[in-house]
This record gives sequence, C-alpha cells and structure tokens, in this order.
Amino acid sequence: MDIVANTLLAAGASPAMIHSLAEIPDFTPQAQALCVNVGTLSPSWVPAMKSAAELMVKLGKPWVLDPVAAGASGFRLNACLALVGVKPTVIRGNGSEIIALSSVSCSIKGVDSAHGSMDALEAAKSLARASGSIVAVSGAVDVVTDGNRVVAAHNGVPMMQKITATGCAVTALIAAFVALDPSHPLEATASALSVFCIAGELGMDLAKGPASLRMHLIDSLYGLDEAALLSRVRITDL
Ligand SMILES: Nc1ncnc2c1ncn2[C@@H]1O[C@H](COP(=O)(O)OP(=O)(O)OP(=O)(O)O)[C@@H](O)[C@H]1O
Ligand SMILES: Cc1ncsc1CCO
Ligand SMILES: [Mg+2]
Repeated sequence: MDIVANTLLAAGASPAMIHSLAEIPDFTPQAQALCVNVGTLSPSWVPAMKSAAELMVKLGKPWVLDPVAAGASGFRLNACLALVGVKPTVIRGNGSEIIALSSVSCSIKGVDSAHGSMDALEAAKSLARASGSIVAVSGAVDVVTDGNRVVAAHNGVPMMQKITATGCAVTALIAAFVALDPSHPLEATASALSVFCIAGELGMDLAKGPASLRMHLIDSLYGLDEAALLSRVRITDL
C-alpha cells in the first residue's frame, strides 16, 4: 500500500486506500478510476471489491484489476474470476497470474512469477477476448493486448523485481492513466508501464540496491520530464 500510494502521488494522482464495504457508496463515485488489488485478500474484502467495481461500471468509469498470485489458492482464484466477471477495463498481472486466470495449467511459486511475460502471450490474448478487458503482462518486456492487437513496452531494469509491489504500483499507475484517457485503455496501459519503467531506469543510475532503487524510482517518477521520456520510451507492435 505504501509504494502504491507513493507512486500515485509522485505521478500527480491522488490515492485513497479503501477496504470497507460501508464506505463504497459514498467514496467510489468520487474516484476517477478504481484499482482492485487482491494481494492481501481476506474474505471480508471480496464483497467490498465487487461492490466498488460494479459501481464503477454503473458509473461508466474505468477500473483495473491486479490478480496477485491468482493461482496460488482456490479462494484467490475464485475471487479473481468473480472480479473478472465484473468487466475490468484492464487486468495487469505477471506471467504466472495471467496464465492462471486464463485457465492454462501452470505451477505457482507465490506472488512472484515463474513465467516470462512472453510465455503468457497466448494466455493474455485469450483472457482479453474472453473478458473484454485489456490484458497487460509485466516482465522483462511488458505486453499489452486487447485480444487482437499486441504492443510491447521494452523499458525497465531487472532490479525492479527485487522491490516488492512494483507490480502493484504499476497497476495503480495504469488506473491513473486510464482515468485520463478512458477511450484509449490499451495506449494508456502501455504508456503507464513505459513511464514507470523509465523511472526505474533513471532510478537505477543512482541506486545501490533494491532499497535505494525504491527511493530513486519514486524520485525519478516525480521528476520525469517530456525530454527524458521521449528519449527513452520504446513501445513496439508485436
Ligand atoms: N526483467 C525485467 N526487466 C525490466 N523490467 C522488469 C523486469 N521484470 C519486471 N520488470 C518491471 O517491474 C515492474 C513489476 O513487474 P513484475 O512482473 O515484477 O510484477 P509483479 O510480479 O506483479 O510484482 P509484485 O507482485 O511484487 O507487485 C513492471 O513495471 C515491469 O515492467
Ligand atoms: C509479497 C506480497 N504478498 C502479498 S501481496 C505482496 C506484494 C507483491 O505482490
Ligand atoms: Mg504482482
């Protein structure tokens, strides 16, 4: 929750971390986008997540799902599948999570991925077609698809995997980007992944290891300007 909220603040967005079902009717209509993250899921949170997602759909606003460790337990997988049924605008996971959600058999080793993003490309396309969501798979190359078109975002550094919840943070950043451009969710998703990964590259130039990268990534995101972005961004069609 810390790195997610601070990533959003550094990017100029305004985070609010909400769990209680009692607050959904008052709070959700004020949000321009919703990010649902099942990382530390407990049973009482599931109705709040579903209710918030349903309200966003009713209001015609975007919502984004991070299916953390989706295949690691039946409880998580069922909760994630129920949330996919509420039509997320975007689903962003690592390779193992997208493969699990797409019902292709796979082995899970916890919240980290045992699969590269390219291993999950076909799973991502079929999940996008079945759900109607944009599906993004993070990894050395981030892939984003609507089920037909596939784009790849090539920025980032491997050390980002050594900071917990960089994936969660970039999912929240995707929600912020989709809020600004709701009619282009694929482009907004690829852009958010690129921006976050370029901040990682700039941060890595100053970092000594994961803890200082975490700090420098957030500082670099805060200070990122158009010139640095345009000189580094690498998004291609696949
Ligand atoms: N090998 C890599 N090279 C470059 N960038 C990477 C690499 N691996 C991950 N990233 C970037 O790190 C960020 C987190 O992606 P990752 O796939 O590790 O998410 P995740 O497994 O869901 O992480 P978490 O569960 O800790 O939140 C993404 O922005 C991704 O682009
Ligand atoms: C380590 C961890 N456990 C539950 S959520 C989370 C953050 C990375 O997804
Ligand atoms: Mg994750």
